[in-house]
Amino acid sequence: MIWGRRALQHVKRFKRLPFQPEGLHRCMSAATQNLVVEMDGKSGVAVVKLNKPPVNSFNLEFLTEINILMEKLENDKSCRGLILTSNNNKIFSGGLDIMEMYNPQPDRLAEFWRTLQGMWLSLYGSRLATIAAINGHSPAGGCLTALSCDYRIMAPGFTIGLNETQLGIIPPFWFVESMINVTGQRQAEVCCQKGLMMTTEQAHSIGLVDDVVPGEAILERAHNEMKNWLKVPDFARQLTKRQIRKPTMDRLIAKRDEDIQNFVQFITKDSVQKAMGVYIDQLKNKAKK
Ligand SMILES: CCCCC/C=C/CCCC/C=C/C(=O)SCCNC(=O)CCNC(=O)[C@H](O)C(C)(C)COP(=O)(O)OP(=O)(O)OC[C@H]1O[C@@H](n2cnc3c(N)ncnc32)[C@H](O)[C@@H]1OP(=O)(O)O
Repeated sequence: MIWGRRALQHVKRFKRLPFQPEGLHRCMSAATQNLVVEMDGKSGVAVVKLNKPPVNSFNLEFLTEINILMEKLENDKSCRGLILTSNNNKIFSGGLDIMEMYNPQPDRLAEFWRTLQGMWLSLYGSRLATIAAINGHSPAGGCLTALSCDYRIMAPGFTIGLNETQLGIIPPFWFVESMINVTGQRQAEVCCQKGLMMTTEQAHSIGLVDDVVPGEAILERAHNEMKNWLKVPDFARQLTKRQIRKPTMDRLIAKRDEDIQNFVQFITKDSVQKAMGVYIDQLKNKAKK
């Protein structure tokens, strides 16, 4: 993983925090600044709850925190599975922090995007069995995070989708490929071009979500499903996953710098900044009502 200077500063700070999953046994919980982690040493399953109010939006620091945790879990031989959910029972994740993209400093903007790429690469390519327990709304970057897992369970009454085009932005190719790989080409064409935010039931009907379970039962269902995934020998499951996901990951690895340049160039355009300003005003005004 390639880290920027600012992210490395954050890593040093984070390393002093108490969470150390290696060698943990039985149930242990730990919290970093924006993540609640419950590690069951017996089953080897870590439950990670996104816990960054108000909407679990991903800024540079939060993404860095997630990347560090992923690295720790990957290196912890006792950990076999990861259930990703939210500590907020209404919002899984509001996606990327829009404030990172408004009036940005180009260096930080580039670092932000590289760190997001890093998060996607580590979650999409994780050796762990990964289940998203989507217990709230999940637009854009929230949807990408869920798409990066092996299995998705969603509570009814919420919405999910790659809605970038609705905001006048273009979902990068690795967002779109993540959707294609889950729903198939035709469904991905429709929902990515139209920027559809789908209800839980609509997402289930196109295969974006594998299972629909009431919010209060979602974690229990995720643990039961995890047992099925962990019945398969890890090595066989991991290599099969790698075989299937490697071409998509390799495309981003080969174009990582180009993808960052495209992103920075696009976001810093006057027209995009203007549209972003209008969108932020709408969000803030809606929140005030
Ligand atoms: C070929 C060239 C390619 C170039 C590449 C270019 C590409 C760019 C790609 C970029 C990809 C972008 C991905 C993204 O993820 S963009 C973010 C998209 N997310 C959204 O649009 C979500 C917006 N938020 C909502 O829809 C709702 O807030 C909600 C998440 C459904 C929650 O609703 P509710 O519970 O009613 O809460 P509020 O709306 O009242 O919001 C509470 C406060 O949170 C702030 N907020 C909400 N979302 C975000 C966000 N994403 N980032 C930062 N802040 C957010 C909101 O403003 C409220 O703040 P306030 O209390 O201070 O007013």
